[in-house]
Amino acid sequence: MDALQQALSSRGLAVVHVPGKGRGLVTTKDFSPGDVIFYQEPYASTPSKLLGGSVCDGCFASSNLRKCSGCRIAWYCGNVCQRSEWKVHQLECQALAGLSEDRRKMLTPSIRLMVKLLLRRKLQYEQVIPTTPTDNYDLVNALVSHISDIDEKQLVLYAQMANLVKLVVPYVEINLKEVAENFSKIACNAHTICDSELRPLGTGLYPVISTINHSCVPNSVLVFEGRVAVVRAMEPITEGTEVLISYIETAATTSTRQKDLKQYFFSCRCPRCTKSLDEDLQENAIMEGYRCMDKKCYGFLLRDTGKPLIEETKKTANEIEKLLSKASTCLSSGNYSEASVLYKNIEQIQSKLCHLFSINLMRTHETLMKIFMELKDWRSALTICQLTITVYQRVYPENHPMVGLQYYTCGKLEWLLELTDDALKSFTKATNILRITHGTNTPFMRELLNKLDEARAEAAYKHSAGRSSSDELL
Ligand SMILES: C[S@@+](CC[C@H](N)C(=O)[O-])C[C@H]1O[C@@H](n2cnc3c(N)ncnc32)[C@H](O)[C@@H]1O
Repeated sequence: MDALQQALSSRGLAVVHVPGKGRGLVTTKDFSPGDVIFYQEPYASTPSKLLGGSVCDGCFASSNLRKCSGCRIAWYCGNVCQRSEWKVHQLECQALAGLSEDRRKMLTPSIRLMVKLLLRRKLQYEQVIPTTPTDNYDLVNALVSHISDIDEKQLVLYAQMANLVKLVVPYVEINLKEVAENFSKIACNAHTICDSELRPLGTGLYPVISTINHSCVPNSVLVFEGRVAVVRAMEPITEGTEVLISYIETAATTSTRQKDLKQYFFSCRCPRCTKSLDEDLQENAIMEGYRCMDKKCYGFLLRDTGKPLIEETKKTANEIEKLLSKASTCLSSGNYSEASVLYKNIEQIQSKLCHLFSINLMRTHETLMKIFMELKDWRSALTICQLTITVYQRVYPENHPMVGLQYYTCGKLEWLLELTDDALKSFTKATNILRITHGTNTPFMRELLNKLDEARAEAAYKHSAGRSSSDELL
């Protein structure tokens, strides 16, 4: 741990004990918005789709993938990644290739993650793979497991999973109890690896980043560049402050957030979770409340005041539930035309029932926007995108990546519709947020910056062309 503290101190960080939270990461220098606080390769990682070959095992890129001819489970984007993964994969490959069809079917991403973790530990112990102060199994050992908080059913499941791991790699020395506990560690420490647009790709265990605690009003954000986890400051962070990220979707009421945090075995005491009852009711009303049925009134109906909802509201809510299940079946089967009709219907009914800032209505709008984009109906997609931005600005903090990404989508739609000035404004707003959360040096950000330059040049050209034609008129 001394070696870790030394490595962290050169980055202006320290792991400390935080009362009520266990360990936490604190700053020993100031950080500005957009500064990288820490970045780390995973100790072990796995794509979430095992058989489809969705991403490269090495860098999580999704193009030019080729299947490993030995195990036919791992995929690589080229020789560089295949070689960099080879020491661990060589052992994994032999194990996977020898599995019967039935056992292969039981191979889940969690099992594969554990197999890779144990193989890496073995190779580090044998000094085939080097260790560093921020990359060694002692850091995995130090992670919280909450094993004593887990119910019997979950414990049995972890024990069964540990047995399966033993069957996959029988030649690795395995303590079944330790492996079961490791599954519990993964549950409360591993992170979902996402692409730049926050779409999930897989899971990774990042033992140093796992010292960062949660807040529903975080000062930092975790994003991924390939499979490298990068924590950036979202706001000015002064020396001696705890670095905090959010483990969950924060566009939710306090009770929903607390439910989502249950898997981590703590009750959040952040400023949002400890608001006064009045303030909390107000937030709930905005996010989940129904609108007043009097069309002239812009007030809310609270869902959780205990008063029975009036009959009409209940009936409408039931109607929405039924339509939603039909619509999502349509959507998952790729029938976008029919899904668009159903979701438009849902949107109309929800608009009568829910307040403009309701999360449920926002989710319907998000789905509808994606459907319109699939149908290449750019105009309708733009209208919906603009609606969601208004809500995002209320439910997310100022520099949240979701807000930046939505501005980016808005800009792309405006550009397609040749609304150059609007596109320029949207790309500028997207850049102002995403350069803080995503940095500027990734292919994703370079593409956005290129689009911004293009929109700027086109807008300048259009304005100068407009000016010269009006000069000619004079
Ligand atoms: C990823 S770990 C974070 C580091 C952890 N505190 C440690 O000691 O290693 C997640 C665990 O930290 C604790 N934790 C995280 N955020 C917390 C918070 N806001 N309040 C209390 N405990 C928290 C919970 O025990 C949770 O399961």
